[in-house]
Parts: sequence; structure tokens; C-alpha cells
Amino acid sequence: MTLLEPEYGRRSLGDVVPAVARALGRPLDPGTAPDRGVAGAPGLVLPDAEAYVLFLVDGLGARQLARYEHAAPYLSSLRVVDAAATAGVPSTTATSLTSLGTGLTPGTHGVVGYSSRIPGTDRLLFALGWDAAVDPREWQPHPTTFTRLQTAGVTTTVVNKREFEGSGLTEAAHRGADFVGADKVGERIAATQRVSARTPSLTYLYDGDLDWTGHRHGVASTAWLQQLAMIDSEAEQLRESLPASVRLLVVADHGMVDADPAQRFDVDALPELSAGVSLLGGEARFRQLYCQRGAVDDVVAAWRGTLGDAAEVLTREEAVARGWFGPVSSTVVPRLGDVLVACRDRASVVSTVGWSHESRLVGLHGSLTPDEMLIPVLID
Ligand SMILES: O=P(O)(O)O[C@H]1O[C@H](CO)[C@@H](O)[C@H]1O
Repeated sequence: MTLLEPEYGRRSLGDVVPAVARALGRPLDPGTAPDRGVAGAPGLVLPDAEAYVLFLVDGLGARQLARYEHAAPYLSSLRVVDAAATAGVPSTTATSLTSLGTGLTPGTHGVVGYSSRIPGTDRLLFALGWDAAVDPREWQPHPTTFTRLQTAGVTTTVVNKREFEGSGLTEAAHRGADFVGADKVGERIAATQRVSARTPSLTYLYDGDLDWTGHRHGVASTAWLQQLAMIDSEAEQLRESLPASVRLLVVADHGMVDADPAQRFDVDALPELSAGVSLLGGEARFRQLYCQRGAVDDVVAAWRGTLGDAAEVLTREEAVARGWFGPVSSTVVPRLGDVLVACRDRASVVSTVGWSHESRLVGLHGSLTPDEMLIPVLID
């Protein structure tokens, strides 16, 4: 299956808030962040409005929405802004939420996966849970788009579960916005209705239940389809709670594929995949391999030999040259694997001993296939 290149600077998740800023009449200064389009490309163009509500549905790929539109009649009726946009690389929540919040590429904001090495250590930073020893403002030092909008006079609010307030990822990705804690859908809609009445404003809200359900039961499982219908109702109810002058924009952070047991590679059962690897990172669909000194070529050869067509195996330099992460800052380079393993089709690389929880998941994401990379950008 073809791997898609991310559409950084044109139609990627990092281009969404800059497009909202333009529509609010408060364009972000293109000199301080890469929110300008690639030469000649229009980028995302949104209708002018005094207030935007940005609803991010975790795990709702554009392809899944198109395939199962019967379960989501409201979302399927919405106008698609331009063509489908892409997540960044890897196509995973921590990376995508940081791209959304900063307007930057993963290679610049530095949250480069579900897990990535903490430079100078043999430890991984699991970005969703974070790590008390890592300062999120040092790990992601750039001002967020939310901070920049607040500075420009736009009331910017994150409406999210209370447990996320002040978390490492919230600080790295979304600092600068006002935070309103709201655990239940009703609370979230009520809070959004209240804060989006201010103008100009951007109100961001998030729902992670579809992703959770897909991970455990699989895309198109009965549970996933039921959850999609719930999300569809939530989005419609949200729209109905807002006046017409407030625009609703619906996006996602990545799609998902169901792992095929026949295309599953277990590093704990295949010793040739451990030779020369000092630390296994990333996630099942996008492994990041941190290698022993001088071992990169041997690791690449062993992984290519074992995985064959199931994955694209590149050195860090090859992946960076392909533009997978956008421009890469020198501080971010050592967080990236020496070798990157991007799964094709429905393959996965698991560690049944070291990563037992992940190896039991049905739905996965992180790689560059269209089912994972293409995200909807819908306007109402
Ligand atoms: O970004 P989310 O949906 O949390 O996904 C992550 O969750 C899985 C492990 O729980 C990993 O494979 C990674 O892709």
C-alpha cells in the first residue's frame, strides 16, 4: 500500500489553527511560525467569522468516515474544506495534538511520537502520560498558536477532561489557552456554548472515545460503529447549541487500521530484530529503533530482510530527507529513532513481553498509509 507524504504547510493538521486565525481576521505572523503555504499552494481557506469552535475527534480518519457514512449522517453531510488534509508523521495523537496547537511540524515542535527517546538517556518519553523529569516547556519551547492568538486579542479556550489540565502534553501542545475542565459531553457542550459567545474567539474541544473503542474492538466493529453514531450526535448537538454566527470546524488527529494477525512481527519472538537495537520506541505501526554505535546498517538490513514488503525501513537521515517530519531542529534529531519502521497494509511490530498492552490492541495507527494519514476538515 502506498505511503502518503504529509502535506505540511498546505493541508496538514498544523495548518488548521493558522487558517482559523485568518478567518477570525487575526492572521498569525508568518515570520515566527511556518503557517505560510508552500509557494503557489492555497492552503486551507475558511469562511470569515467572529468565533470558531474546533472539535477534534480522536481517531476519525477521512477514509473511515467515508466508508461508514451511514453511521454518521450529520458529519457526512458537512462541507469538506478543500481536499482531505493529512496528519503529520507519525500519525498519532501526541504528535498531532502538538501540531494542531503549535502550527509547527513534528521535527520542529519535537513531540515525535507516542514514545520517543529522551536524549542522553536510555528511557522513552511516553508523551500522553509524560514524565516528571521532563519539562514540557523545554521539550516544546515554541509559543503555541493558542498563546499567539490570545496575545492578538482572541479569547482562546481548551475544553477538555479535568485530568488533562496542566498535564505535560497540555503544557507542551496547548499552553496559553484558558482551560475549562469538562468530563461529560453535556458539560463540554455547555462550556463551549458559554465561552464561544465571546468574540473574537477560538474554542477547542476534544473527544477520545472513538479512538479508545477502535483500539480495543477494531474499526467497523459494532462497538466502533455505535461510538461513531454517538460522536455524530455529539457534533450535531454541539452545532445546534451554537448560534449561526459561530462556525464549527471538525477535524481528527489520525485514522486507524485493524492489525492483521498474519502480518504481525513480535520482536520478542524474532531475535534477529533485537540485534544492534538498544531501545525499542515509537509505536506498533511506526517503530523507532535506537541503535548501538555502528549498528545502523546491520539493523536496517535485518529489519528489511525480515519485514520485506510489510514495512518501509529507513534510516533517520533518509526519513528526514523525505520530509516525513518537516524541518528537524538539532535538539529534536536525537529523539528520532536511528531507524524508522513505517508499516504498510495492516502490518504491525509488537513486543508481547515489553509492550504487552499494545500487542493486544486491534486498531492501530502511526504509519503513513491513507487510512491513517487522511483526516477530515469539515465546516458547518
Ligand atoms: O495516539 P493513541 O491513540 O493513544 O495511540 C497510541 O496507543 C497505542 C498504545 O496504547 C500506541 O500504539 C499508540 O499508537
